Amino acid sequence: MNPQWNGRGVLSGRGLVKRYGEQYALAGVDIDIEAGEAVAIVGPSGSGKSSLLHVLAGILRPDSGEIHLGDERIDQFSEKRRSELRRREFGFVFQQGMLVAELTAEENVALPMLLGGAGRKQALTAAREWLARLGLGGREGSRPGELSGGQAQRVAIARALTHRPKVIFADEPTGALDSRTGKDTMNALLDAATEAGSSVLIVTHDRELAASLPRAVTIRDGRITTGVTVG
Ligand SMILES: Nc1ncnc2c1ncn2[C@@H]1O[C@H](COP(=O)(O)OP(=O)(O)OP(=O)(O)O)[C@@H](O)[C@H]1O
Repeated sequence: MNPQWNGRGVLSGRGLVKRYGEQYALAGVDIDIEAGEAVAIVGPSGSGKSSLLHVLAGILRPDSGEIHLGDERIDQFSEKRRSELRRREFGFVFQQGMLVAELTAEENVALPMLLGGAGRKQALTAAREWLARLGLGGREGSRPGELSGGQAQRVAIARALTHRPKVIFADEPTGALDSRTGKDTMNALLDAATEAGSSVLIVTHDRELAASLPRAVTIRDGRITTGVTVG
């Protein structure tokens, strides 16, 4: 085992391989995400960015390699345990907020806490606090269809953060927004993650956005080619 393994990162992957038939989506990736750190994953289309995010988040199981969350090796968890882990320890933000259209903003944000067993009052109070932090005080009762794209994405960010996850996984979180709204939304995500003490892993095509983060990792043909500190 790698001597640097223990305590290296809050989330660590070693030798990660993911294949689709003959196609290697990940061809042996090592990565460490430190506690509270924000990391961009960049690279051309089809290079393996989403596969890496999905494997690290326990959505996809790697064909080989290891994933550790703190002291726990999570890649060998059963489907049920991985699903619990995702709900308890991780938060997710996708390109489209994937909010529940029939629920209000605060109900959407409270949902993961309710599913995790929190009481309704506690969950709604936390939801309102996070919405206010994200500049959406007063919009608690709005349904997703009544919000702008940027506002809806802030609701999705609040939803990902309410339970103060160890790691937020964001797949092209600003991809559907214009560049100004995208920048504001990204800053809101980073500020809120800092507030929650969460690490953030952001998959993006946007090089400018990646360069604004403390660390950007480039992936090509399923391999990490650079992991330089850019700021
Ligand atoms: N479900 C799947 N079935 C077959 N091949 C897949 C599947 N998912 C991904 N791949 C292949 O694995 C490789 C990596 O895909 P991945 O989606 O991880 O790349 P990406 O960098 O996120 O791409 P993009 O930026 O276009 O979203 C690609 O060659 C892709 O065609």
